[in-house]
Amino acid sequence: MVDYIVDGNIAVLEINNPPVNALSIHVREGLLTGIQKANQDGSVQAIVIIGKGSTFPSGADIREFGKPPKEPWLTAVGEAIEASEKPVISALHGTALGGGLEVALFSHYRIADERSRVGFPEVKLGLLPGAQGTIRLPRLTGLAVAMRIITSGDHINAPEALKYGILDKLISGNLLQEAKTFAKSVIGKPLDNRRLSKIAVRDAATVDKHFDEALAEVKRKYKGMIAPVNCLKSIRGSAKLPFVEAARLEAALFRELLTSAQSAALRYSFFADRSAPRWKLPSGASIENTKPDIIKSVAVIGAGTMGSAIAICFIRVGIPVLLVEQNDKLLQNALKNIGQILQGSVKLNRITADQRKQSLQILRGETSLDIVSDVDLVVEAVFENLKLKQEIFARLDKICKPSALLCSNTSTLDIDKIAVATNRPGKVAGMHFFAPAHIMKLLENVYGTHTSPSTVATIMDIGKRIGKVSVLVRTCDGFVANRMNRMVGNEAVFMLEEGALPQDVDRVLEDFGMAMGPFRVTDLSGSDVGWRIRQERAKEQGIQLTYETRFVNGERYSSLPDRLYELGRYGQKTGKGWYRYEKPFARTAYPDPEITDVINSHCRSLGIERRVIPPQEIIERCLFAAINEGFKVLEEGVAEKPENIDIIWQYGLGFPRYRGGPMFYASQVGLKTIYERVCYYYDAFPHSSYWAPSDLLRKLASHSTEVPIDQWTSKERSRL
Ligand SMILES: CC/C=C\C=C\CC(=O)SCCNC(=O)CCNC(=O)[C@H](O)C(C)(C)COP(=O)(O)OP(=O)(O)OC[C@H]1O[C@@H](n2cnc3c(N)ncnc32)[C@H](O)[C@@H]1OP(=O)(O)O
Repeated sequence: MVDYIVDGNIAVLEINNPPVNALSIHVREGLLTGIQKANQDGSVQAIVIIGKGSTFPSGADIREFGKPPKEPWLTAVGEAIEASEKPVISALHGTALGGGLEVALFSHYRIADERSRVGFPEVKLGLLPGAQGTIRLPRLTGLAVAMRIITSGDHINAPEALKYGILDKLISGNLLQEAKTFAKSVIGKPLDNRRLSKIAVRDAATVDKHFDEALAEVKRKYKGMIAPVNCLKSIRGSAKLPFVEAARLEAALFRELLTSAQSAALRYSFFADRSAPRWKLPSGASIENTKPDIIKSVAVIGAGTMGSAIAICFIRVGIPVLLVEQNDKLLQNALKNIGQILQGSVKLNRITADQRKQSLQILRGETSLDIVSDVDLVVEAVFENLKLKQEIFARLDKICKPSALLCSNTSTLDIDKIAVATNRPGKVAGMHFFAPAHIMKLLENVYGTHTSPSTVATIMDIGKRIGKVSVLVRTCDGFVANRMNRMVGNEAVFMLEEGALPQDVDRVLEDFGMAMGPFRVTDLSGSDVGWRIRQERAKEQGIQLTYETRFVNGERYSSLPDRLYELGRYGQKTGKGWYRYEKPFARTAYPDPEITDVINSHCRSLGIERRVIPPQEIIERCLFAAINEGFKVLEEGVAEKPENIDIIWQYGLGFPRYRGGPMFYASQVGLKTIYERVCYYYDAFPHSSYWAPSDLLRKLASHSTEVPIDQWTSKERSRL
């Protein structure tokens, strides 16, 4: 894994561990023996460390964390590099990250390809750079820059790294040749002033000020996360303590993080990010064996907030869009809004003025559906009504060329019921964007019974092209996101009837780490949408909903949200919802005594006795209900694997990444506990049938030892 090549008086240690040259055990062994051999070899006068293939090591091997550690540790390898009697030059290309950058910081010199990037992304894995990165980097860059680089985890490009003193020289030609030439030029020069352990942190006297400022910043930016705080404590140690003691402190802070639940969740999330977009259908078709169609043009039907934002997703990556809205006034408004949103992106330096102009040049607004006859892909984004969507799909089927894909941005409706309106069910699928669609990263792609593998391949591919995290799910009511999230909403409202207030529920879930509690989310999106859907469903079933309605088809129902609607409290847009706002569209939510009165009078009129609801019950009722549904989603094959569910929650529903997602969180709580509590609540609330425990959950919980999350589906689903 590390090739030892001698060229004249230079020994080259070439790391060969594709794809990213991670510093796995055999790489560490190879580096250590390579350094020892070169120091013993009388003909060698300098040593070059370089990566084979696309990159210098991009870090420790993340898969080794959580397993029993194997010697030599990276720190021991690094100390041997620094102690080398012969100069060691690290020659960087690609992405020299984490442990890779630490290897470079143990070396006496660092040169780099001018296109390379360096960084310490450990914080994103809930860790800190534990091979002396936190105490070596400040010696080169000063404290403020080191704190920023280490707590953000951001990659730094080579010219910037040169400016900060991390690199000694940039190379534009052949890296290996240049490294050898550089190595020859430093033979015989003193090494002690190149050993970072011998150099002081130059602005050590200002450490407390930097620490306080950076701590306030990370507490605000990374609320609830422990890794950025430990990073800062360790950097502070680098300035306050002798080198050896600072290294000891760093090791202790690293160990604390390595064994933390947060790091386990973040490491799981790293691999879940990469596994979730890899799709596979029950038929065996998969990303490996199915080619996507090339999409060159798109039509978006419906120029409301959602349709406009979806159009932006395509035009900003250069895919022309026809935006169709039957009402010209609405269409002109939408085009104006899109221009303004893109202008906002220019102001935020996300795109250039030129890119805005180019995007708008490939957007065309139209009021007639007939115009879409030649596009490759249609995304329908009209009101969530099955009949309306069926009508539009029937028309599209007649208008569009036979090869065109017809997709719906439905958030809940069964794709099969939409596909039957066409003569091309194989080319019909769901593309569920999350609001605001031009910002939210998630795309929940939905396949129906007849959706063809190439349609799936195409929507997954186009999702990637427009920069979304695409996850494939099978059609069902609500798919994964809304199906599971419905339980959170239901339980949250039921708890209001039983004794909680909106701010109590939101605070507990936000302290847990959710981006927003369910009532703040409803206020943001508008409660009128939910009201209309409830009314329509009731009408379809011939049911009359009143304030007294407590059960619908034997299921518990709360009319509290309907009361809010009748009061005109639609949320932020009316300046009043579950909270009050200073004015319509204001963002800051204030608890509202009027809401407390509404809830109390609702309970009195229905004879419901209120009680104190403890925080743990709020967590369990909202999250365990969703988790139980998640297991049903898995056992039905709606989601292929738990990672898909967790990625949907992280990118679409604001679940804290440092808790992994609801399914990973369940694995940390323990499936026996989850199962027992689900049974308890099913007993307590028999009229909320979603509490009926999932078979998959029951079977997994019955094992004498916890079944690891990566075996949940393989081990049990086939036996159900
Ligand atoms: C005492 C303690 C001492 C030292 C402690 C050190 C701490 C660390 O070093 S922690 C690791 C820090 N490094 C990282 O976090 C980098 C993680 N990787 C990335 O950010 C990216 O992979 C990338 C290097 C920027 C490359 O991106 P890209 O080209 O888009 O490829 P990917 O699809 O992301 O990755 C390809 C393939 O490699 C796997 N992989 C990447 N990095 C690692 C790693 N560090 N360890 C193990 N595996 C890694 C990744 O999962 C992909 O594998 P697949 O099987 O294809 O999914």
